[in-house]
Amino acid sequence: MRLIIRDDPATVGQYIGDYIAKRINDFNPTAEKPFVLGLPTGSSPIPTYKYLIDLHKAGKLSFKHVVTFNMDEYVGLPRDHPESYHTFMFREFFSHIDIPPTQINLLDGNASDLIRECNSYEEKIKKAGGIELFLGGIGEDGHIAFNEPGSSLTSRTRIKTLAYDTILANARFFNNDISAVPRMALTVGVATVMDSREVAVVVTGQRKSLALSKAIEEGVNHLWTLSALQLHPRSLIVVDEDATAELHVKTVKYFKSIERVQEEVERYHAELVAKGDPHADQGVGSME
Ligand SMILES: N[C@@H]1[C@@H](O)[C@H](O)[C@@H](COP(=O)(O)O)O[C@@H]1O
Repeated sequence: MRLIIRDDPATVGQYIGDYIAKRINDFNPTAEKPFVLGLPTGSSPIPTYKYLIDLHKAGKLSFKHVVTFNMDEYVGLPRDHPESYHTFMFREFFSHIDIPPTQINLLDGNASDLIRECNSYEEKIKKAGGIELFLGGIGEDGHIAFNEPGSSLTSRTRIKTLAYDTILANARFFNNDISAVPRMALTVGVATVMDSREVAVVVTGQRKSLALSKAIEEGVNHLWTLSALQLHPRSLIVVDEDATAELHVKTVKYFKSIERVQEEVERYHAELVAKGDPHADQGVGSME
């Protein structure tokens, strides 16, 4: 697992935006071999979306051959409701980039058969070749997507009852009217996220600091579903300084130091490549 610490939400968005752009551009997607990207909602990924939109507008990134799968959606909220995740995604991201609408996948929280909707979402992901990179956020209770505490770490896309804490936290999007917040959602499971070839998670703000410490400093535990990432071979968590409030000083120093050493290794490797040194072929280490 890599933990990257940046000063504030804007620089976190910039880091993840550059990272996603590089992954997509290196993948060199085509119509036959699209890049499959998993996406979240919430306020935390907004700076990343803004930055990706800027890269797109600057001609540095195209989504023409990107297929997306969103993590979750409320049950029963009309699709055109301002707080539906469908509306959110078009407002904050999709309407500003060149992704063909047919390549966008979102769970339908108003489907007549919700279980079928969930099962066919899993199928669609499989048919698309699996998710290359799943971007996620977390709730204050450490949930990834809507995998609330106690969710099975082997869970798949399903209907999920929301934790009361999440309903309270999300009331801010519904004029603080707790009764207006849907009680259920459709969500990809922990195992759906774990199946993706890479997972990147954005965690910003002091509100998330306890969840972050539980997920990375303690063991894998269904009460903090983000902790499942400890078992993923390629995971990246990008946080701001505020989100580190509950971490041990030693943890923060460790992850900052390994990033510095990695940069040194990469600089050295780039010099070898520039000199045509045969040892350059051995590649560089990784921070996982
Ligand atoms: N289901 C979503 C999560 O996927 C998201 O990570 C979380 C965090 O939201 P925010 O970033 O606004 O704190 O909100 C909701 O609960």
